[in-house]
Amino acid sequence: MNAVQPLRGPASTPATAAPQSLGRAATLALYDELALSPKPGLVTLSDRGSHEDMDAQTFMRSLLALRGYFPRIAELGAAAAPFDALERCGLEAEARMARATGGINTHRGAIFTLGLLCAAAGALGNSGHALDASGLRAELVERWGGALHLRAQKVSVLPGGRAAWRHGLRSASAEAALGFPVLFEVALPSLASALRRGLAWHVARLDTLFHVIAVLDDANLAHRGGLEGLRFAQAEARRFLADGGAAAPDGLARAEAIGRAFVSRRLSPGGAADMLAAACWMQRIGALGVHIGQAT
Ligand SMILES: CC(C)(COP(=O)(O)OP(=O)(O)OC[C@H]1O[C@@H](n2cnc3c(N)ncnc32)[C@H](O[C@H]2O[C@H](COP(=O)(O)OP(=O)(O)OP(=O)(O)O)[C@@H](O)[C@H]2O)[C@@H]1O)[C@@H](O)C(=O)NCCC(=O)NCCS
Ligand SMILES: Nc1ncnc2[nH]cnc12
Repeated sequence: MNAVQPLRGPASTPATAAPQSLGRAATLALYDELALSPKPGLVTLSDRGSHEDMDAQTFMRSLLALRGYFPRIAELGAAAAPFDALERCGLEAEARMARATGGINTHRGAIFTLGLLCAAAGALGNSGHALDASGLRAELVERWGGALHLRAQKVSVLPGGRAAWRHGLRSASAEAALGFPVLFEVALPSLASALRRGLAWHVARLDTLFHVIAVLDDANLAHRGGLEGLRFAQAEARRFLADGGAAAPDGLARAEAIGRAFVSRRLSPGGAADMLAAACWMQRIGALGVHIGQAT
């Protein structure tokens, strides 16, 4: 047993919406995602998955460069900033990431998704409401849903956005405009259920990741493998879950085998990884509704 790995998950902090704690939880949640292994096609602390241009060091550099961004965008949310201000803050963070990684896209999706969630949490906390999942989702959609809908209709020049457009999929912006349905309706219930069943933190995260891969229109999978690659990954994830998921006795071995199949096809579910990080953030800020005792 790893002495530094929490047994059943990080103890959720009492829901405090101070921008500093929301931001710190976001950085830790990105680490929760990076440190999970095995993780099909994705970069972990010890392997590059389907990526030639990045490894754990690239991710750590990016993660450290983004430390100040999450508290900043939570503050903007608390100050009821318009979408334009969030967008500028997000673009600055993308530039910081690019400087830290030499232009490699490690966290563009997370800057967007976790950034919006931090802003929504800042706003919710400032209005005196409890930080719970349904409140966060409502706050996001009410405040910035309109702007996100307009954004989702624009043609993107970025690889994920272009792949989503080409194949008629729900892009990252469209997912956000709908209030992140896969995060709130799939990832959070999966993580909460896994933790309530007492699964170890890494098993709970792995199970959640597969639940997300099974249903998300992951633009990275579509960009790298076309519609066929996306459907292949989703079918593999559904089969994994039908066979007992991560908690089955051979769960980790099957996840590794799926990882090999992803790598041989250059598939990488980057959008699903971001949803997992967002679910870990919810647990860390106490919005998941699962209160675990002090982590070991
Ligand atoms: C809105 C933006 C996020 C732009 O998005 P767009 O869709 O136009 O294009 P991409 O940036 O290419 O894709 C979006 C990224 O979001 C993640 N993602 C993918 N599918 C989904 C989904 N269905 N729902 C939610 N999120 C999704 C994903 O990010 C992760 O993967 C990236 C790594 O991928 P990788 O394949 O290694 O690298 P690439 O360089 O892309 O390609 P290759 O190397 O394969 O050639 C990594 O970023 C992960 O985090 C998608 O990449 C946004 O850019 C935007 O508008 N920004 C402006 C700031 C802003 O407005 N912010 C608002 C307030 S926060
Ligand atoms: N661990 C990871 N590996 C590759 N792409 C990612 N996008 C987000 N997290 C990732």
